[in-house]
Amino acid sequence: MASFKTPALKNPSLSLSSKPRLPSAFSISFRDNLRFSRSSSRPQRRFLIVTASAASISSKPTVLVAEKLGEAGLTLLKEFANVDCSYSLSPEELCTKISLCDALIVRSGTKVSREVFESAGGRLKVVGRAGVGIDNVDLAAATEHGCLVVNAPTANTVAAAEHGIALLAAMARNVAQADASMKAGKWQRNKYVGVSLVGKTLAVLGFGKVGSEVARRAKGLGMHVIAHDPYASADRARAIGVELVNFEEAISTADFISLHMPLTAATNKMLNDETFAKMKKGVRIVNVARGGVIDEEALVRALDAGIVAQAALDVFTEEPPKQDSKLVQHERVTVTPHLGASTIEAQEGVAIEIAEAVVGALKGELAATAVNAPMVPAEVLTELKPYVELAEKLGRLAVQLVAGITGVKNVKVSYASCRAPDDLDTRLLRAMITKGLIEPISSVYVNLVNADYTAKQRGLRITEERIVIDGSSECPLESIQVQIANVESKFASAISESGEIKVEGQVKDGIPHLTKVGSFEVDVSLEGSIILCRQVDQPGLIGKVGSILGQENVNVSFMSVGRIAPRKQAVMAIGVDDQPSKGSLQRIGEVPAIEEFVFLKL
Ligand SMILES: NC(=O)c1ccc[n+]([C@@H]2O[C@H](COP(=O)([O-])OP(=O)(O)OC[C@H]3O[C@@H](n4cnc5c(N)ncnc54)[C@H](O)[C@@H]3O)[C@@H](O)[C@H]2O)c1
Ligand SMILES: O=C(O)[C@H](O)COP(=O)(O)O
Repeated sequence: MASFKTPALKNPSLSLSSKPRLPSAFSISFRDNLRFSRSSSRPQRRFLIVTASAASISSKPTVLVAEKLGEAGLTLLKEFANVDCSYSLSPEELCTKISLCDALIVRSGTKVSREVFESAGGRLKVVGRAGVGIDNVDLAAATEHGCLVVNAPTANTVAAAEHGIALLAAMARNVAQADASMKAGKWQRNKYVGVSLVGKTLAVLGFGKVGSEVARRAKGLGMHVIAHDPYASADRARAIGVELVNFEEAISTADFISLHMPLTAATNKMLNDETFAKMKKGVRIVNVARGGVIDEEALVRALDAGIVAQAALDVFTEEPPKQDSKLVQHERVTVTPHLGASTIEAQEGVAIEIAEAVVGALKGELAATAVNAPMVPAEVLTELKPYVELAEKLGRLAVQLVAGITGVKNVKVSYASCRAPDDLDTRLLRAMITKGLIEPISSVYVNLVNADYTAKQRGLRITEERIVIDGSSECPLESIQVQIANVESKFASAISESGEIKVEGQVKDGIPHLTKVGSFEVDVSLEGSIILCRQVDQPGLIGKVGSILGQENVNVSFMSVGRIAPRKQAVMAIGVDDQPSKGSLQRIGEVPAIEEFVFLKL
């Protein structure tokens, strides 16, 4: 294989989206910073993730903060965006405002419904939930609209756990009731005899971040702690000294139950008439998770029947609950108005955590706290960055090789890697291949959030194959191959022996290269655009094509010829910085030795 390369002369800022629209949170762009080092004339290339949508095109992006956020978070946001703090918006007002916003930040008090995403008109790129629970955000609608949802999953964990323990102790010792009684002028020492915590069994339902912190603290109070969580790690439980048990055992043996699971379809009304009936008579329940995990009417019945001795609740199905709520007014129920996360420290932490996540997402960085997109750890992201670019460009090339654009249905992606399949997370790569495949042939904007959804909608079936090869596992991938089955190609040489359009690429020195087209090996860096020619290999041809391009001042960045045998058929891949005119392309096609050619935009 013959190949020569010339350094690119320009310094273009390439957006991977060819569409004249604002890049979204996941529109990763790469900016070339060409520097010629003393030792080599080879351009040094640095990859940047280009700054945000609106920011890179017009002024700053706009972030709507719809609920009170800590000052430190607001300061961070203001450094990057126009910040509109509009608290207490009605649903209608939110829908009206949202079309002018690139990001929205809420706590648990704002419903981010499907109507909100529909009203956004495509501008809303990220919803930041300043807290953990995302049950107030319509995730399906967000995903369909390609809107990233990020949360702040860690900053309020301790606050919630401390509040859980506070409620547990306050309930056991009737603190709230005794306080109200004294303030009413009474001194009722016999009425408010409590129960002890030490030696009692506490069942933690939902052994995640908050649940395990509650467990740790309850152990410190001398309680016997068991936990139920179908997804919890046994190692973590063992480390804290907690026994993981099934749901039935947890609820039937506990003296105290503390709830710490998210509100989902599966956990909705998890505590109901049936489950209360299985509990130990006199059980005491703490809920700092979500009101909806308890059937509140059933809880009132269980309290009245004496099954549940007491409850301490921070969260309610409807917030705020109705003033005459039987549950809130119940004498043996202690209530707080969703205060779990409300400490000065937690609110400061949450505000910073969410502001960083939102700004990062607006900058086009992949968010570590994404709720509706694969979470790719930072170190994996850094490692995969050049492969992300390679993946999108291969998808973009492959689809442009298809003759007619409607038939693309079956795409196979093969990843050749020295790493074990479990050691290579390909979700990000698959999303970028999908982006590359779909964007050139549609008006749909694809990002990591909606890639799988969009592929499914369009009936595009992407299968993935891992090929484990020998070598050092230091580099995550040797090559990526994209094949499109059951289609014809406008460049017949792109069809492999097995009948599919096939393109393959590798990352070399951090730069994505096209290394195979059909059965032909080439080597051209994936920058600018590419001309593929099939010709009969002969002297002088490279010069002829080069001079046609040179006459038009089109800079050739890379050129490579892959051939079957000397002076037999060959495929020449030419990387060009600028798009040649139709006339130049026609003249290339008229060179007698050239049998077919295609111009492909990256
Ligand atoms: N009251 C507050 O102000 C406040 C503050 C923080 C968190 N929260 C709520 O507390 C809950 C837990 O938060 P977290 O940060 O610990 O979340 P987390 O994701 O770390 O933990 C949730 C755990 O629940 C488990 N779970 C899921 N389904 C379950 C089921 N059917 N049965 C048992 N366990 C199940 C999960 O496996 C996970 O381990 C959330 O609902 C969150 O919204 C409330
Ligand atoms: O899920 C959470 O993080 C808590 O419920 C806190 O909600 P808040 O931000 O509305 O206090």
